[in-house]
Amino acid sequence: MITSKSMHPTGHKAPSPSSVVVIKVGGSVLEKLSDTFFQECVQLLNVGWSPVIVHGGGPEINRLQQWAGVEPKFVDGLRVTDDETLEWVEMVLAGRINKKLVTLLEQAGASAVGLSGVDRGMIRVRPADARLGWVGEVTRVDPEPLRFLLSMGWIPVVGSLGVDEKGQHYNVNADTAAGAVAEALGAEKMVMVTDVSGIRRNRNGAEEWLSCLTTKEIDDLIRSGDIHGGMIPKVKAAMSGLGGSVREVIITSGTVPDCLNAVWQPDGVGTVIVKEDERHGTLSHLSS
Ligand SMILES: Nc1ncnc2c1ncn2[C@@H]1O[C@H](COP(=O)(O)OP(=O)(O)O)[C@@H](O)[C@H]1O
Ligand SMILES: CC(=O)N[C@@H](CCC(=O)OP(=O)(O)O)C(=O)O
Repeated sequence: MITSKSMHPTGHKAPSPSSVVVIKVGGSVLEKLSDTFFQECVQLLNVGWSPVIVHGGGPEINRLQQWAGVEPKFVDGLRVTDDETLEWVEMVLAGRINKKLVTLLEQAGASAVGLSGVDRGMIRVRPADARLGWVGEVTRVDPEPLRFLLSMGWIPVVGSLGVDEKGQHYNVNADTAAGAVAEALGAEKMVMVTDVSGIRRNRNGAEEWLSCLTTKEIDDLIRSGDIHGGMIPKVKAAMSGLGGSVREVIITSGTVPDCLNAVWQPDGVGTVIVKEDERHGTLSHLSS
């Protein structure tokens, strides 16, 4: 349920107006977001957070490539991006999906501005790996364009493209871009909105959803193979954020109403990842 500022239910410390929360919206969930998702973004603004949306669009890029008769190729989860693929990537990340999210936020009552990492040279990159073509590794994020938009009370919507010193555009993994944006803005929280309700592990053949993890526990879950595929760039971005200003990273499903309440309510839905020294005890879980 959406609640107003005056109904702030938890007695939880309201954030200062400058508390930034970076919300990464995965391509996996874009078509399935709950009806209240964009109102929840506006609600965050109303209770004193500065939300910044960073989005992906992997499945949509796959669709375009397949429509053009090209089978998408990945190395370590990153899309091999030749000249033609970069065109599809830009169409999706700086075009269709970016503008769709802006419109949905506007319809929910926000002032939203879409941009990509190319705009004002915001996300600087270098080539990530010769095998990947035009895939960028982030070297620097200029937070000024985002700070300006936030100072106006507008919600920035960032497509995960990057640019190098020569003006060449690159495809950047959206989880990585979100982590880099969070770091540059000194964000307090990150939310990775995806198509699963957090991180799960297999325990004696049974699936267990984990409600709170530390960075050390994440390492163990990667080593055991419980965390794999698309979850790996998410937890890596989480860990790099937690190495800086970020206090908490929430991994949650965008299909569930009120998923963003986890930002300001202690018992929200999803997995919360915190620094090693922020929680004692063993793995906790929602159900087993
Ligand atoms: N331990 C895990 N817990 C939950 N999901 C996991 C885990 N390991 C891998 N995954 C996978 O990660 C996927 C989310 O990553 P991805 O498909 O890249 O989503 P997005 O487009 O939101 O970035 C889930 O749908 C799930 O299949
Ligand atoms: C280099 C690389 O792999 N870039 C990603 C960018 C989009 C993305 O990350 O989208 P999701 O959030 O839906 O995964 C890609 O081309 O799919």
